[in-house]
Amino acid sequence: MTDRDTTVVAIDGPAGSGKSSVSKQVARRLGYGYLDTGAAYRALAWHALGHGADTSDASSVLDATGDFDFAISLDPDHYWVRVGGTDVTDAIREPRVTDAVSGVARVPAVRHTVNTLFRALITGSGLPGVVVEGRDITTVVAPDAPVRILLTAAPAVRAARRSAELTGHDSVTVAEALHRRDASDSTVVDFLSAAPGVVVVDSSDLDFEQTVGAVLDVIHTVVPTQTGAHDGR
Ligand SMILES: Nc1ncnc2c1ncn2[C@@H]1O[C@H](COP(=O)(O)OP(=O)(O)OP(=O)(O)O)[C@@H](O)[C@H]1O
Ligand SMILES: Nc1ccn([C@@H]2O[C@H](COP(=O)(O)O)[C@@H](O)[C@H]2O)c(=O)n1
Repeated sequence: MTDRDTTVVAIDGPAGSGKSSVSKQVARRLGYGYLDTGAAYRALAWHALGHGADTSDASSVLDATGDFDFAISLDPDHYWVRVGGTDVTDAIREPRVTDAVSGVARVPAVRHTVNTLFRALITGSGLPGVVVEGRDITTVVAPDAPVRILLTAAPAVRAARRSAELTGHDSVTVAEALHRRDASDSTVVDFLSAAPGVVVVDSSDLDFEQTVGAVLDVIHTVVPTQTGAHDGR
């Protein structure tokens, strides 16, 4: 499923667990690429909303996938997401997209299409490794990855982190939206418990740098120091 020459570090976890920020930093330290799979679902939600689709309706979502032209950077220092040439890097983080994304992600044909795309991006990357983060990377996208991690944090900790990011938004509303999205997403894929062989990293009591270090420690138990790596520790 994945390229023999590209080491895949698979990281799953719930919203606000630190997947994106930690994975990006780990990728930098290792000289690896970084693949944000949630961005593909978000970009499709953005695209579907732009087409006036009802994102709670599978056939409406599927109608909007026809001309979905998605591109993403794997460079952790130069991250961007594009749809049909339009830069949507910031737009896909808007609350209206976040609220719609679970509806898009629950459509099996959508998941099949984006998973095929993710594997092609990894295989074609030409990179020594790619840190791939999402909800079903350890179980569906790259179940054969040499490093598979479930990054967790207590619900209240995740809500507080997300709330700190979204200044100007009511913290109770932010927490409710985060937990609602997890509840919806977890009916489609299980990212709340670790599949066999998946290592749990609980960041509840760790700061950002400690979490990056904990993930790198897991990677180093499996993948010896890579040529060209610069993990800076
Ligand atoms: N261990 C940590 N300690 C403190 N803050 C952290 C830690 N890990 C991540 N953060 C911060 O928490 C916030 C949420 O992290 P991030 O966006 O990476 O989570 P995520 O799991 O990718 O969320 P989502 O799935 O919703 O995109 C960010 O502001 C990030 O800097
Ligand atoms: N492997 C994945 C990744 C993401 N999703 C869906 O996309 C949404 C956005 O993901 P973020 O990581 O950017 O928060 C997420 O809520 C899921 O609906 C997915 O299904 N599988």
